[in-house]
Amino acid sequence: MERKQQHKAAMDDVNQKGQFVRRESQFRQWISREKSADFAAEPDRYHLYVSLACPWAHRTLIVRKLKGLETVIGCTVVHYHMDGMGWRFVEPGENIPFCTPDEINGAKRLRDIYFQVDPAYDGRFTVPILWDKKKKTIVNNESAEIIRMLNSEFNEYAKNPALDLYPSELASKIDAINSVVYDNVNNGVYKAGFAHTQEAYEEAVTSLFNELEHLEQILSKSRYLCGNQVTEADIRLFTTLIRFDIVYQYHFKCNIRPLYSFPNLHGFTLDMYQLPGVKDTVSFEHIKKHYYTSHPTINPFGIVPVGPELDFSVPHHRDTPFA
Ligand SMILES: N[C@@H](CCC(=O)N[C@@H](CS)C(=O)NCC(=O)O)C(=O)O
Repeated sequence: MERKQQHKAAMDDVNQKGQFVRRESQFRQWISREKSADFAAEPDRYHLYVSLACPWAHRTLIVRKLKGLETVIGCTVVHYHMDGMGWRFVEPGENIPFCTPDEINGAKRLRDIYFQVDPAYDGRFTVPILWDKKKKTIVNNESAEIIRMLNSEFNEYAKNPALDLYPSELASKIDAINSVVYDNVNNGVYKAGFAHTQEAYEEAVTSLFNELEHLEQILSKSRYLCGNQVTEADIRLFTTLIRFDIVYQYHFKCNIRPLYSFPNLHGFTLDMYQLPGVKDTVSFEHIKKHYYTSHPTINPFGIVPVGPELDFSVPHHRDTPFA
């Protein structure tokens, strides 16, 4: 039965200073490679619910792709438009690229899946969701944790088990960079875009661009954030950067400088986009249509800009200087 009360979206979570404060994800269980674990890693047992627009869900799609887990973990993509009731699935016959009806739970909306697991659920109805088809429950809805599980617990079934995106010798370095990138960049663009006061906006946009300057320096010395190998820190930065000039610069007013004016950050974005398989996880159509049509308080007429024309397949030139 569909609940009719109006959906409160994450963008409504602001404090008294008008600052956007993101809520903690509520489902935090872990899949383990141990056969006896409650949530044991098995092929065709787990399923991802994602939006191709969402930078957090995008992390999970990239790790699934790079590890070669597409046939091991299924995936359903929601409609790009988040309306007053949140995310929804397409109807049978509704033709939106990459989207399918929910064949796992037969839900019409993402919120139905949350209520199916917990009728008293009072959190946000967010993507990504990592679903267990065996226990019929949500394992985890926090992308930072989902990508750790996909990286390490499914190696028995992965096509690329040797790829380690969180190697132990780099763990503390990755954690440190993730923390500043999360606060100032990943969540920073939302803090700028969802601010309700001038002060809150300016504070967020200033921290964002200060951090971009810092990352630009790091990427002038190494190909990736933690050296010359790709780690989860790069994936977490990339999903914000690939949306930057297309959406955040306009829609969230992150416009002190365009991202393409930072040579190393821009080159890094091209480099990541061109890693085998990554561009298949990027849908500019979903990204643009989602943001520009889903926040009527920011863009009341839902007009989607035609530009900018940016080509992410041009040579990145980042392999030679750091070889
Ligand atoms: N901390 C979560 C955040 C996920 C999140 O905020 N997803 C957004 C889409 S970009 C969402 O589904 N929002 C639904 C809403 O605002 O109601 C994660 O990283 O997985």
